[in-house]
Amino acid sequence: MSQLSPFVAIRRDLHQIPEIGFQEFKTQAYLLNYLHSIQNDRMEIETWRTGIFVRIAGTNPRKTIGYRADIDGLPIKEQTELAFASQHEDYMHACGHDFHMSIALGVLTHFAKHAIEDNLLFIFQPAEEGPGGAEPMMKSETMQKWKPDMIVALHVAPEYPVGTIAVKEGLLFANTSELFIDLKGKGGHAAYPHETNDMVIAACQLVGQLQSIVSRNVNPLDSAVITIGKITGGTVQNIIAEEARLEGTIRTLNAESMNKVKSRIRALVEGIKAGFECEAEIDYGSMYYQVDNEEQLTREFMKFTDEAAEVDFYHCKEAMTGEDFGYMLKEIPGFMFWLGVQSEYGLHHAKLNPNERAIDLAITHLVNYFTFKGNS
Ligand SMILES: CC(=O)N[C@@H](CCC[C@H](N)C(=O)O)C(=O)O
Repeated sequence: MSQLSPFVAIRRDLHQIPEIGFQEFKTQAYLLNYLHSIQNDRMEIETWRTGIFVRIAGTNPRKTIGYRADIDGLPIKEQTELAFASQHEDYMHACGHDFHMSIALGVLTHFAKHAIEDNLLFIFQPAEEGPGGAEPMMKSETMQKWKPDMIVALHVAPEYPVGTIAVKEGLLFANTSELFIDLKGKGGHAAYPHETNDMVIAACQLVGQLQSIVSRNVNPLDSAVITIGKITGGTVQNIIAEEARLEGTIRTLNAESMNKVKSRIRALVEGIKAGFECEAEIDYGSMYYQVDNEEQLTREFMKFTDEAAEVDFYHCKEAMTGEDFGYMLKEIPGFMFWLGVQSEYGLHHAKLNPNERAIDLAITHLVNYFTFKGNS
C-alpha cells in the first residue's frame, strides 16, 4: 500500500477542524505546532490575531517573495462521508482552505530545508470567507516590517482536472459586497392579515425584485450577480411575521456597476417600505476589492507553467468569485491562480471532495517557481 504524503496527511488533519473567520484557534495552534517542529535559525514566526507570518531569510536577498494561504472554513454541514470528515458539526472546509494551508506548509518546509537567495514570507490569513482578514493584516506591524515585493496565492478549482493551473493576467475575481436587509412590519394572527404588515410577503417580493437589477439595470455587456443565500423571518406557522431578514452577496466586475447595483437596491427597498408601510435597513457588511493580477509577473508565471512538466497550463477567463487577497494585490504586485482539483461538487458544497493528488503537484510547481524567482 502506498504511504500517504505528509502534506496530504496534514490536509486531512486540518480538514477535521474547520473554524470560521477569526475563530481559527485550533487551526492556528496546529499550524504553529508544525512550524515550531521545523523551525531553524533562518525562520522567524509571528502571529497576528488567528493568523501567522513566517519569514525565511534568504542567503543573498534582493527582494522578498510573499505567499498567502487562507485558513478559515465555512458554516456548512459536511456530507462527504469521508473517514476524515469534519469533527466540527455544521462547519466544513468547503472552499479548499485545508488544501491551501497544506500546500503552503509543503512549500515552506522545502525552503526551511533548502536555502534560497531571496527572503520568503508565508502568510496564513484568517477570515477570507468573511468578514475579511487580508485588509487588516496588510495594516499590521508585521506586514509593514516584512512587506514582500511580490506576492502569490492559489485557489482550488473543482471544475478543472488535477494537474491544471488556470490563470489570466488582469482581472481574475470580482468586487464583492455582502448584503443584509432587515424588514420590520406588524405581526399578528394568521387569520387577520388585514391588521398586519406581513414581512414574509415583503421579503419574498423584495427577493424577486432584486433579481431584476441584474437583468434590467446592469449593462448586458457587463456582469453582475446578486445572490440571496439566506432568508429568515417569523416565529411559527400561524403567526404573521413581524420581521424578516435577507442575507446575500453582490458581485460586479467594476466599481461603477457595484455603485449602480447598490443605488437600485436602495430604491427597491424604499419601494417595499412605502408599499408595505414597514421599516427596512440595509447593511453592506464587508466588501472585497477585485483580484487584479499584475500583468508582467502573471505572464512570466504563465510561461513558466506552460513549460513545466508537472502541470498543464490553461488560460482562463475571469470569475464572479470574490477573494480578499485582492487587498494584498492592490498594494503588492503579484497574482492568484486556480489549481485544478477535479471534484463532482463545487466550492461551498457540502459534498466537495477535491482530489488530493493536486497537493503534491502544487507544492512541486510552487517550489520550482520560487526557486526560479528567488535565485534570479
Ligand atoms: C473564493 C470564495 O469562494 N470566496 C468567497 C468570498 C466571500 C466574501 C463575502 N463574505 C461575500 O459573501 O461577499 C466567495 O463567496 O466568493
